Amino acid sequence: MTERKISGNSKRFLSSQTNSPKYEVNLALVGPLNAGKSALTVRYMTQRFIGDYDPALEDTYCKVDWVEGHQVLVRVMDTSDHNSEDLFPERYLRWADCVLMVFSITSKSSFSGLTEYLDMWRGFGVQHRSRRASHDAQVGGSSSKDFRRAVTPTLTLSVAKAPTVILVAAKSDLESAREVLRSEMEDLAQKFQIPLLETSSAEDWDSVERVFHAGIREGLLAQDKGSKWPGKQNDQDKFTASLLNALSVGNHPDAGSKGIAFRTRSSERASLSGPPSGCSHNANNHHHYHQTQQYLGSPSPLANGGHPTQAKDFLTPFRKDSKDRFSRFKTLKGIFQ
Ligand SMILES: Nc1nc2c(ncn2[C@@H]2O[C@H](COP(=O)(O)OP(=O)(O)OP(=O)(O)O)[C@@H](O)[C@H]2O)c(=O)[nH]1
Repeated sequence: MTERKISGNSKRFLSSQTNSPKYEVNLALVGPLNAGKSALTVRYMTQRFIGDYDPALEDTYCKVDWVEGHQVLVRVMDTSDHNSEDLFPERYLRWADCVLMVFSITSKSSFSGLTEYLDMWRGFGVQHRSRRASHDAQVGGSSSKDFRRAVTPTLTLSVAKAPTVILVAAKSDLESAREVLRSEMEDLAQKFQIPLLETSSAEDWDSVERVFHAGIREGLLAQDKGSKWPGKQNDQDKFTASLLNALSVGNHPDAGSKGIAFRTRSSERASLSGPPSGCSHNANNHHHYHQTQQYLGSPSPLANGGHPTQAKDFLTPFRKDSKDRFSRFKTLKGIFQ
């Protein structure tokens, strides 16, 4: 394996590694402002928590991880929808195998926004299955009716299938500031029949890993080529989050008794041995990927006298602040506000 610098930025490399993982999966983190998406992404990529992030940053990162004894190339899109004037996140619907829908347990308003979003999501699933159901979804009486009406035709035309969804309750270390009751979270997960996981990027690496491994498994199972994933051989083991084909939270074989709707199995530690093949570019999506290795090679983000470092000093993702690759896509503004 060799690394090749591809720009003046020493953090960007092209990998010419030849042994690419057999499995590949795309995960997108979406959710309200300040929910903790960037913290989760960085924690997963680096096992480090950074206290402050540039909210304008949006990019896709990748690493090779081990899940149930299998090497998986994981791409993670940390979305940022602050400045968009459009409504629908087509870019990750097209791209993601699984969406991690993140909210903060310390923000009731962020949690409330998710309900409307999930309504839309379910509308999409129905839409995908039948035009009649789509019509029903559009005329259904709810506050998101107009929104559905606006986005559904786009979905029909452009998205082949819905990614699976996992609900992620972030900042679980801030229990004293909790505004979202566990029962509310569980009710939402139950209503939409999606898995729910609680996590703390700040204090609990294992919970972060559980979230991503759940996403990886769900995403792989959701792929058309997912039949290759060994986990799919055992239906009981398949805790699918698909809105089209979901298990109820309570019936899940891994269901926990309280707080968290299910847990993943004990998982292998992330493989951090080198940059994976396929991280440097993606011909279909024109994303620039970052490698685990580059983060490990960087100074600790907390090395600055123990103070949190701006993520932008640590990560150098492709920015979405220009009218370039994302300008034609519709995003989430208005849903979470
Ligand atoms: N205590 C604690 N704080 C967290 C945790 N995760 C994130 N934060 C803090 O919450 C704030 C928002 O976190 P971000 O990761 O930037 O949230 P985001 O969803 O990416 O926000 P946007 O990019 O603005 O959409 C930051 O100040 C983080 O330090 C966590 O697990 N525990």
